[in-house]
Amino acid sequence: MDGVIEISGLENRFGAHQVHKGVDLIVRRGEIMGLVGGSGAGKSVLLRSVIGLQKPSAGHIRLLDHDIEAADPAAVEAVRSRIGVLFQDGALFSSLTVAENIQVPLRENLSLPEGLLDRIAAMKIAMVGLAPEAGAKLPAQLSGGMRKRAGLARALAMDPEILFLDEPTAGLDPIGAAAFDQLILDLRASLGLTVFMVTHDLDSLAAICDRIAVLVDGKVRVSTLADHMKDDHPWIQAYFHGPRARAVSASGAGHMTGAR
Ligand SMILES: Nc1ncnc2c1ncn2[C@@H]1O[C@H](COP(=O)(O)OP(=O)(O)OP(=O)(O)O)[C@@H](O)[C@H]1O
Repeated sequence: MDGVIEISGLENRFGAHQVHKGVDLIVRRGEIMGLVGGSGAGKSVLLRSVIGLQKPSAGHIRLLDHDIEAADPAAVEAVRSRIGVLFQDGALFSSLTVAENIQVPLRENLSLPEGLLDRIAAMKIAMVGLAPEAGAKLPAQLSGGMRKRAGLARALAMDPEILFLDEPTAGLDPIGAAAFDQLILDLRASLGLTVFMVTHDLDSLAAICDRIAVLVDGKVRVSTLADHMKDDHPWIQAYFHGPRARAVSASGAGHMTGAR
């Protein structure tokens, strides 16, 4: 199995509070994996553990064939240069233009001439569907949707193999969210990306995820949407059969009926 993220027996605890109680998860190259779970279930802690920002209490994490929890900081940094992360707020530097933001990881990791840096920034801006003029703008001059795309352009700066997305469609209107979903699908198809996405957005889950990891009771249950629909765990039932799920299903917008 071609796992680019392999998590086994992951545990995380803060004092007496055990958030993860043995998480096992394999994300295959080229798939879009969604991660859902209730508030406080441990989605962010899981994401932070996988990208090496948080040392787990126990267990193993392999990212692109490197043991993250055992690696020294330089090795973790090297692996991290092969992934892109879009944090929920975009995490753009407010005093830098969009183009300069995109160039930050390039300057940190590579030594490239200015002209090339400008060309790469322009290419990434086009890739995420922003107009060329966006490159000279400050984040505050952009709409929320454009800021997400700018953050995505920066996440793509180093041609990552895996893209981590933390609630990418939060705060977007339904049309903007659907366009962002389509962009993720297009990028996966054109770049062969693997995508690991924390989301609460049922439309996104239905529209673009190949499999979904549900974080309940400190562990994950990984399955297709159709199979999660049949799971009788109370939280999973409430999530995938609740009023919002029914709305998605009724609208025919996705695959909530399990027809994927
Ligand atoms: N650094 C920390 N110190 C202590 N407790 C923490 C720390 N980080 C996270 N936690 C706790 O771990 C649990 C999981 O937090 P996490 O942020 O991963 O939840 P989440 O699933 O992302 O929730 P949400 O959907 O609300 O963002 C919470 O109870 C949180 O309070």
